[in-house]
Amino acid sequence: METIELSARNAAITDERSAMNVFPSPSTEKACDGTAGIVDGKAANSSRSAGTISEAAAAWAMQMRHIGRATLERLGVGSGTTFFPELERKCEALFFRYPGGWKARAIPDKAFVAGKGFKLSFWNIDRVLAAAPSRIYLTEGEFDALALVEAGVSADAVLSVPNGAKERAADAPAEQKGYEFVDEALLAGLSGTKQFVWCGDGDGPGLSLRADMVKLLGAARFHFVDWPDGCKDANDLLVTDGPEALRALVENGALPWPVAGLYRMRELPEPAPLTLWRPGFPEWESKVMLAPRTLSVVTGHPGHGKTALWSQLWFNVVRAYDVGICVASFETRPKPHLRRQLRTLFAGGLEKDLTEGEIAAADAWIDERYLFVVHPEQKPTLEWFLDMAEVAVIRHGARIVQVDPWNRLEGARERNESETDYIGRCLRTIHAFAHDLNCHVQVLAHPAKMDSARRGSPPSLEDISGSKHWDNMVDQGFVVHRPEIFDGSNRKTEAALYHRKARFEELGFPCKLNLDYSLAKGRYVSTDYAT
Ligand SMILES: Nc1ncnc2c1ncn2[C@@H]1O[C@H](COP(=O)(O)OP(=O)(O)OP(=O)(O)O)[C@@H](O)[C@H]1O
Repeated sequence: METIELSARNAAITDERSAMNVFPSPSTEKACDGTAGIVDGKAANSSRSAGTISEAAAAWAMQMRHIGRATLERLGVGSGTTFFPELERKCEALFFRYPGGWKARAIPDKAFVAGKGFKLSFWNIDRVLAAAPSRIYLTEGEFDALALVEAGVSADAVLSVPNGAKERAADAPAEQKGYEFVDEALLAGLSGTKQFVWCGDGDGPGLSLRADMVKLLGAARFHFVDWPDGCKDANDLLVTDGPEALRALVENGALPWPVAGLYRMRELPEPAPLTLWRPGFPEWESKVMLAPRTLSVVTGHPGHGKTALWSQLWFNVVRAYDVGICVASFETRPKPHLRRQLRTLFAGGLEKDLTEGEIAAADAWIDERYLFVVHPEQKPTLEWFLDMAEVAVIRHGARIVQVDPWNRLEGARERNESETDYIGRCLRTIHAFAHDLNCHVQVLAHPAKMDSARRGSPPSLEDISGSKHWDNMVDQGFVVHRPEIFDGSNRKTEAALYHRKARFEELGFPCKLNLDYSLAKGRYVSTDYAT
């Protein structure tokens, strides 16, 4: 493909007097099919009648490009002589009409020059805009557009960019790339086109130009042609394989521009099956399952056992599946409280009743599997916490990450960001973290203050302080609730785990699971089934 410099600044511009015979003027538009005309209406010193393509020029086009006189005339191509600065002489040329001017290609030597008034625009744009076809074929040069017409594509449906493909900085803005002509054409009516078929070259500059055109014309309507091996462009295919092959390829073989992010079912990669963890209560069957790559939230009134119950459930998972866990427990201290609970769970007896050996074995087991996140100044931010969690996951293989409670993370709202939006943004980040790092992230969050009528009732996920996103952006939602905390001077130990939301059926389904906290055993037991 010819690559030339023809921007307004650096074009080799020649005065119209040097053109010998050229195109129809706008007033002779009807004669466009075959009648050469005059640049800027001034008489050129050659014939203005049909057939002003010289025998030599027509012979060259046929022999070298397999493009016949009729096609040249159909597209208003003329011939004549003009001065080519690049060749330092006047020579025979084919002239392509552009709005406001012309561009000439020397023959047989290759050189280009543009006439005074030449303005970058698609070649053949006036005809295409007038016809407004639903499908337009775009090429990198006039000869490729001519090749398409020679192959049988409508002359009303071909456009060529004016100056070929050249290396352009990929990140340069459109105005520096000289693409204003594309915007102008879109505004003038090209934007109504249903489909663009890009028939440019497969070389580096051609592919860059194609990528730019995708952006300018829109991926949704963009199709492209992949040339067969050994063939570089439309004119080349016309010469090597003939008009039928060229027409068949561009009309039936154009491929839709691939759009990252939109797929057919069969194109989607098969995901790895969800790893599922049972939380350690066989009587729950599959009502509650936990999984890496998911985000859960737990809420409940203060003191109702969120931390205590979930420490036990995660302990069960850690022990059964031998996975690591990273716990950011900002209110229940790792030492002595969580350690007491974990020692009790591991050894199967209250901490106070354990032997030194049992305690040592429990501590060794805990050390192997648990990591605790403690901020040196008690001012953890989400970003900092996720940094710690990432190390826990990547370096130490943790598969579970727990934040307890959410409101102890320092807020980092942006200016004008509402709390709802902020929490939504945080949850998106956390969800991506869980997904990308193949771990389960769980957030324990307090409910907002509830009105007196509902105060004794279990909260819903929507009651969680700050944002409706606690309900809609998590994969699983739980509530831990105790119907009564005490009865007179007696401590009440009944509790319930509400599985409020499970995004995937593999994770179980919404249900209520009844429990009792055994003070004698230091653990929750299920009360749903008589044992
Ligand atoms: N069902 C229960 N029966 C008796 N005591 C319980 C029960 N559940 C939790 N507790 C005890 O209540 C105290 C508070 O429990 P925990 O810290 O787990 O509650 P929480 O919901 O996480 O509270 P907060 O929202 O204040 O963090 C702990 O001492 C715990 O052992």
